[in-house]
Amino acid sequence: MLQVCGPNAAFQGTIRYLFRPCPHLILTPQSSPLFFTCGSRKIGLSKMVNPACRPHVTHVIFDMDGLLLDTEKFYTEVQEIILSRYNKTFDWSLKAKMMGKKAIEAARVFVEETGISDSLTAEDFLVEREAMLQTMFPTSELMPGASQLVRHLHANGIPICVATGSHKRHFDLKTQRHRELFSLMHHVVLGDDPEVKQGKPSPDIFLAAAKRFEGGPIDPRKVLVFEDAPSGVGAARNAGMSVVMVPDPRLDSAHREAADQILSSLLEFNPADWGLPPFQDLAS
Ligand SMILES: O=P(O)(O)OC[C@H](O)CO
Ligand SMILES: [Mg+2]
Repeated sequence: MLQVCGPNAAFQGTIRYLFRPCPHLILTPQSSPLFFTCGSRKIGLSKMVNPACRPHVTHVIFDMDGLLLDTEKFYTEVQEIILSRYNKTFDWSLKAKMMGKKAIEAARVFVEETGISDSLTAEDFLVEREAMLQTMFPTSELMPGASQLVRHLHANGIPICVATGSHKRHFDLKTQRHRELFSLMHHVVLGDDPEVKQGKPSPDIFLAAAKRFEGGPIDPRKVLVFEDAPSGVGAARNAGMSVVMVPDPRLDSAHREAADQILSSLLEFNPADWGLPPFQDLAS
């Protein structure tokens, strides 16, 4: 059923016409005619893309922290501990500016945005948080749906890889309990890779990832990126790729506008929306 409400009948008619192939889309109006909610999510008109009109992708790039692995909570915890020493609190507006970036880039944001750069340099911040992170990373767990999706794409011959702002040493710690799953990736591009001159939102890491597939560089329009961070969504966009965002629910909706599709979990992803092989249970 398509249920559309808007400022006037002509507007409603236009939207009904545009989305007439979407039998299951139910929209309820907000005060602005440019936005609607679908379930609990706020959606801009530009994001109301008929799945039939989405590009059919051939290659998939996964972000790691906060997307495949539940590791963003470790950074949050450590940063809360450090900031409390300065009688300051770590909030999600600052988190949104840091996540997805290379360590030193995120560290500079942290000390500058919190106004503690005179007391703590970005480099010293990294040293201080390292001891805590090293004990946390080996306990990293997979995000819901990550294993199922990675295994499904791999089993169906879709080339997949990881592009993470994490550097090699942290990558090894975070993935030590998940080696078999990560071995399904065609390749992994890390934040300290020489080809990644600038971290997300620069497109460097995704362009390097697209280049390293068999037959690369792959046309960015054929690549689908999965991301959790605003900087990562920006990087995918800057690389000319489509992007599915799986944001933490605490991330402000303003940071979700650039994504092509927003999911509350990888468990919600329907590969067929993007021309990828459907899950068996959905196909039958
Ligand atoms: O989200 P990722 O995988 O690019 O990782 C980035 C940082 O290591 C953590 O925010
Ligand atoms: Mg991430």
